[in-house]
This record gives sequence, C-alpha cells and structure tokens, in this order.
Amino acid sequence: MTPGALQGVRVLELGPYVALPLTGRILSALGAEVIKVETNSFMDVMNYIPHYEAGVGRPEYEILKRRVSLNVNHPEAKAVMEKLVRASDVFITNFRQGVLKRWGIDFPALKEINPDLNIVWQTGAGEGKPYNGFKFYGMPSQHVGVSSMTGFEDEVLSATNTSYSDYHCGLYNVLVVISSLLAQRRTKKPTFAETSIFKSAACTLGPAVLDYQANHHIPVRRGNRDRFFAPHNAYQCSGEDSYCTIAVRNDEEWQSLCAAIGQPALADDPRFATTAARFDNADPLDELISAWTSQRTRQEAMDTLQKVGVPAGIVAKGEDFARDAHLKERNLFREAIYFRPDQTKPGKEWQPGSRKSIALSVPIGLSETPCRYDERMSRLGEDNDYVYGQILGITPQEIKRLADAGVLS
Ligand SMILES: CC(C)(COP(=O)(O)OP(=O)(O)OC[C@H]1O[C@@H](n2cnc3c(N)ncnc32)[C@H](O)[C@@H]1OP(=O)(O)O)[C@@H](O)C(=O)NCCC(=O)NCCSC(=O)C(=O)O
Repeated sequence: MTPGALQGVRVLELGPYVALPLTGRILSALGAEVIKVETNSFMDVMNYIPHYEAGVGRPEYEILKRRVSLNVNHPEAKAVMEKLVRASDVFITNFRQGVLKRWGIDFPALKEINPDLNIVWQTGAGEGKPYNGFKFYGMPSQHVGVSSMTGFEDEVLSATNTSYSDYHCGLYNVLVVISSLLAQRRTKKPTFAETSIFKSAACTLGPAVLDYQANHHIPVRRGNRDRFFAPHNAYQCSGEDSYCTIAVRNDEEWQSLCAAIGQPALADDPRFATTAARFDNADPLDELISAWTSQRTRQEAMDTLQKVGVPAGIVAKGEDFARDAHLKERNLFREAIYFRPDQTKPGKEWQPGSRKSIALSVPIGLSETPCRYDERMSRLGEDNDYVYGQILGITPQEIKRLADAGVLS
C-alpha cells in the first residue's frame, strides 16, 4: 500500500464526541497512526449511539484508529499514559484543564514527559474571560454563528441539526497538527495550540461580520432566499417530497436559466433584470420557476440546468443520499462490516458481524499519497496488545496484570 501523507506520525487522542474524534479520523486517513484512549466506563458516546453495537467503533470515526482501553483514573494508569505520551508526536484532547491535571497530564506535565510533543487542546471557548472553562456542545456554541441567521423568519431559532462548529473545529485541529509538524521540522520546537468550537462557529459568519461593521446590517432570517443570489430557493418537483435547489448569482446565469426553461423573454422582463430586482420580486420569480420544476423530476430539473451552467442540486435525504451515484462513484461511501468477538472461542477471534454499515471516507483525493481506507470496525481494547506490547514494549505478562487490575479497562 502506498504510504499516506502522514506516514510515520503518531497521534495520541484523548477526548469524546464529534470534533476531536473527527480530527483523529482525518489524520488516520492521511496515514498517521492514531491511538485513541478510552475507558469502558466512559466510552466515547459516539461509539455507542443506539444504532451501533456497544463498544464497536462508529464507522466514520474509529475505523482506522488503534483503540486502546485505559482507565486514566486508576492510580497505575499514569505510568502507562506517560509511555503513550513519550511514544507520540502529537497529543490531541478536548478535556478541560482541571480534568487533565487530575490525571497528571496537564500541559506542563506533558512537556516534561515529552519535550517534543505537539499539543492540540480543543476547548469550548478557549482561555480568557468571560468564557474560560465553559463547556460547549455544538448547539450552544453555534448561537454566535450561522444558526442565528438561517431558517425562516417566524422560527424562534433555526437549529441547524448538525453541529457544524464541531466539523469546522475538527478541520482546524487537523490544520494545526499539520502546521505544527511542518514548523517543527524547521524550528525543532513543538507547538502548543488552543482551538475552540465557539470561535470556530463565529468564523462561519463570513461576510455578515463585515456587513454589520460597515453597514450596520443585522442579518435577518430569509428562509432560502439570499440578497446576493436570485433565484435562490428549493423548488417543488414532480413526485412527493421532491425538491431541486437553484442558486443564480448573476445575470448571465439568469439568462441561461430563462433559455433552459423555455422562457427566453423573461430575461428582458424589467422585474427580473438584475439580482436586486429579482430579489425584490422573489415571489413571482419563484412562482415562475416552480411552474417549470413541478413538471419535472428533481433529477431532470438539476440536469437541465447544470447543462447550461446554472447551479442546481437535488434535495437528497436518507436513501437518496446513501445511494447518490456520484458520491458512490467517488468512493465516499464504502460498505464496512462490523466485527464482533466469537463468543464460542477463547481469546480474540473476530468474526464478521451480520450487519453492514455505510462508512464515510475522507472527501479528498491525494495523487501521491492516497488516503487510507479500512473495512474493519475496531472495537475498544482491540489494539491493546499491539499498542501496549509492540509500541510501548510492555510484556504480555504485564499487560495481563494491568488488565486484571482494571488499569486497561
Ligand atoms: C467535551 C466536554 C463537553 C466534556 O465535558 P464533561 O462531560 O464535563 O467531561 P469531563 O471533561 O469532566 O470528563 C468526563 C468524565 O469522564 C472521565 N473519563 C473520560 N475518559 C476517561 C478515561 N479514559 N479513563 C477514565 N475516566 C475517563 C473523566 O474523568 C470524567 O469523570 P468524572 O469527573 O468522574 O465525571 C468538555 O470537556 C468541553 O467542553 N470540552 C471542550 C469543547 C468540546 O470539545 N465540546 C464537545 C464538542 S463535540 C459536540 O459538541 C457534539 O458532539 O455535539
């Protein structure tokens, strides 16, 4: 197999939920060896959401990681943790400082254990008053971001139903890791970096920040409409619950749309002559477009418009999404098989489980160092022998003793 871009880099991951495990997932797809530390009594919640068998890695997150069990609250765990830290190039965590201190791995301690260790500390809001030490999940962190300006006017708050601040922060974490490793080659110094899901959410506001500063415009909720695009909406197509989205940025795209829907004269209609005019006349504009889309399937509508360079996409969900021909063709979805221990045999005889799952791979293509993909589902503790034995050099007897003593649990 061609070595990945981050081949030779070892990352120690300690932390739950979306953003931090996403970081490890991307790094492992890029070729890093990512060791994820969890304990049976606090397994990353994302690994046991109801759909999945308890303890089995959630496909899109843990599929490539080395999952070890270590109860860091155990008095004997510190020595094992120190070995892990010494063997790693990068440490990523989202536990709060007090928790890390309790475990003897706050940042000064880590520096002492491994002076070359790069550290990414993913926080809620970061250091500094007034939010220092705040606990955040996606939604509360997003009140500063896009969710305040998405949705329809009469909605109290548009919960985006996806914690985008986590996905953004996970990507920032990856950038930090790669930059730190590159910088270290030059400076010989490791980096300590603080990232934050709150700040990541704030950075999704984009031009709205400038618009407020320059013009004192406070963004309002406009449903699917947008001042800088018109038409800009989801249009009903033939068939139940079937929509096509269309976004037109300029007059050229508008003229192409008019021709494609068989109404070239609309391009000269003064109500629709400019983006501003089309935005002001969005109701009749949307009616005209709906009249055309409602006679077609969403696929036909999308294909017809895309053929003439008008950005259009189908609204996909559930099966539509999982079976999207393009995503499938580009290998974004792979079928992954659950593995589970064969209870009839002693030791670790792993058998393919009965259920299959769709696993998301990383949506990037690298020509020289392709991303890794593995169809194996890892299970908590599955890599204990490899990591503790082969990487850390702990003897099998000692691994067994630590396991029996509840340290590796
Ligand atoms: C992630 C957090 C919300 C988690 O907060 P808390 O639930 O309060 O967790 P704590 O940090 O206190 O730790 C939880 C408990 O688990 C224990 N714990 C955890 N792992 C271990 C291991 N390996 N061994 C032993 N014990 C463990 C830990 O000691 C605590 O025990 P006790 O003390 O005994 O209880 C917070 O740390 C945080 O805000 N982090 C920064 C922002 C962030 O990453 N947010 C989530 C993004 S994802 C997201 O938003 C989303 O999914 O949605």
